[in-house]
Amino acid sequence: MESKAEQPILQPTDSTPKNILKSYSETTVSKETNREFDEDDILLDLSKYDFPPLTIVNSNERGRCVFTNSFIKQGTVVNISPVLIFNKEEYLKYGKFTCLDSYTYKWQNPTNKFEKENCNSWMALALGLGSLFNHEPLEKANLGFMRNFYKQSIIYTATRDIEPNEELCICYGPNIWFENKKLNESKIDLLIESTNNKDEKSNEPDFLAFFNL
Ligand SMILES: C[S@@+](CC[C@H](N)C(=O)[O-])C[C@H]1O[C@@H](n2cnc3c(N)ncnc32)[C@H](O)[C@@H]1O
Repeated sequence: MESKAEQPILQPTDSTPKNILKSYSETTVSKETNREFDEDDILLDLSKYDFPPLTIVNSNERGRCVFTNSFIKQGTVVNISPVLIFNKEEYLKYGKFTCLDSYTYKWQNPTNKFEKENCNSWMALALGLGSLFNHEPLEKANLGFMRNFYKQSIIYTATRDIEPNEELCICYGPNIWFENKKLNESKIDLLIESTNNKDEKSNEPDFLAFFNL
């Protein structure tokens, strides 16, 4: 049994700089609300972040896209999305056959006190902008992301300096391409790494997101 697991699980394919991750895990009590919380119960204190202004644009080719209005320096935390977690049964029986399949991230149980509450965590939907970042291959994507299984959220950071009016994109994984929007409505599971779960999930390819035409 681990003692107090404050550090998120690092995944090799998540590309958020470690210094950002450190501050992410050091969630503190909000001074403004002046309420006392058990440190473990605080999932996310958004008042600690000064997110850059972003715009959502609709495009024919990619659907909604997220653009930055301003210059973003490498390493900046661009967004943090809390997630909605699906257990294995509800995802494989229901979620997988809905539009959620184009949006969900692989998820896993943390090994702290939340484990019981989120027993059988399987996939997660990023709430907010996290679900709207489009895909670019790793060398072109300008955002990295890091899942925090303890804090039930995903942090997105700039992996390079980003100019005003650039689209913000993450890499869903290798071997992904989009030929036209119609095809994209078919099954894609966002992301990425194989998890530590040793069951049929680990028999799937590491990168679920691909078009099986
Ligand atoms: C997580 S959503 C991203 C937000 C999406 N554009 C929307 O409007 O909901 C993933 C979907 O966005 C579209 N998409 C993402 N990256 C794309 C790309 N590089 N080219 C074309 N479509 C893309 C595909 O339809 C994909 O199924």
